[in-house]
Amino acid sequence: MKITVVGAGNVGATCANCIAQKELANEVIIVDIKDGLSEGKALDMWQTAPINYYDTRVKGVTNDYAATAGSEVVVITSGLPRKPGMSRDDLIATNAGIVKMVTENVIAHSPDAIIIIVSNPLDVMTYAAFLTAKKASNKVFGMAGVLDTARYRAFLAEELNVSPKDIQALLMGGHGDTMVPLPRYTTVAGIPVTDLIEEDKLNAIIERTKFGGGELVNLMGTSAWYAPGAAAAQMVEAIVRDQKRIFPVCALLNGEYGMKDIFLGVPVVLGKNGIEKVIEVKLNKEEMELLKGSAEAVKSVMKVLDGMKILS
Ligand SMILES: NC(=O)C1=CN([C@@H]2O[C@H](COP(=O)(O)OP(=O)(O)OC[C@H]3O[C@@H](n4cnc5c(N)ncnc54)[C@H](O)[C@@H]3O)[C@@H](O)[C@H]2O)C=CC1
Ligand SMILES: O=C([O-])CC(=O)C(=O)O
Repeated sequence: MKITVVGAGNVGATCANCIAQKELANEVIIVDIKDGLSEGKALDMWQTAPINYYDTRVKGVTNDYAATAGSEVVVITSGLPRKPGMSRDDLIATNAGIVKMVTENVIAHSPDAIIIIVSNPLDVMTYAAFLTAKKASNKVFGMAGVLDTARYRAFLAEELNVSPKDIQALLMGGHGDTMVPLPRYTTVAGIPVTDLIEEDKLNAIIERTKFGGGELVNLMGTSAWYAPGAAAAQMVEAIVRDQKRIFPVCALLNGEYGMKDIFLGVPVVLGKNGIEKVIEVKLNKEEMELLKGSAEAVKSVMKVLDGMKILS
């Protein structure tokens, strides 16, 4: 079992480290374009194996996709992160070309790989990778919902002073400020969250979640990596261990939720075949309106991508 992570930056290195520590593969290959960066980070990581007690061999390469050949899962994190004052959508001009080129290289050497996109703007970069890879949509999808729900769950755990392990939640829509946390599908050890928290406090947590990425960008001058890297690794785990986990994943819709030809965050079953099922939960009118609004925001960025004409 070989897993590749493209991008040896903050998110890619964190993701590779989580994959190695969980021993999800015999070998993890990290690829970057910066000479020496992936080799250095992989070597440093590998030197934690005797301390953290794992066998997964971590190797770094510079632009050498032959070394990634036969990967079963590939996580693509390459691309610019945003800086304070930017939106994720502002990254499209640089990241679309990077994601396209990287996907072509990945597919050339690992035609059967399941591809998880992390680069932003997430929903549209996943669409770009899907069009480039020309693979079935159960094998090309994006990571955002696992991260966004983790933020929502962490904020709730803090407010309620309970274990984050006991917070179950669903969040749908695009990976932007229009994302849709769903209180009606949020429970604390089976108890509806609305029984445990005042409405204004819950609304404040929902707002904080929607802007959770931006909060970290403002604090650090670049975007987050610990939770994003761990979230992508959790998706890899569900696939390689065939766990059939239900996660919100950026998936191609084919009529579900009344939408087509758009990648959007929806709950799916994740197992060895990638997305094994898109789950259609019942949404009330207000929730459906919010989801449609989020889809409209994603569509406007898809139009920018189409206008760039880099995929034809
Ligand atoms: N989907 C999500 O929830 C999240 C997405 N992100 C996104 O992930 C991406 C990476 O973020 P960071 O790791 O913080 O950035 P970073 O700047 O630390 O790392 C990006 C790496 O990509 C490499 N790279 C650029 N072009 C490449 C190419 N053609 N081939 C291989 N490597 C290439 C760079 O050399 C750099 O090392 C950004 O676009 C960011 O917005 C970040 C956090 C969460
Ligand atoms: O906020 C960003 O630019 C990075 C990201 O997607 C996140 O942390 O949610």
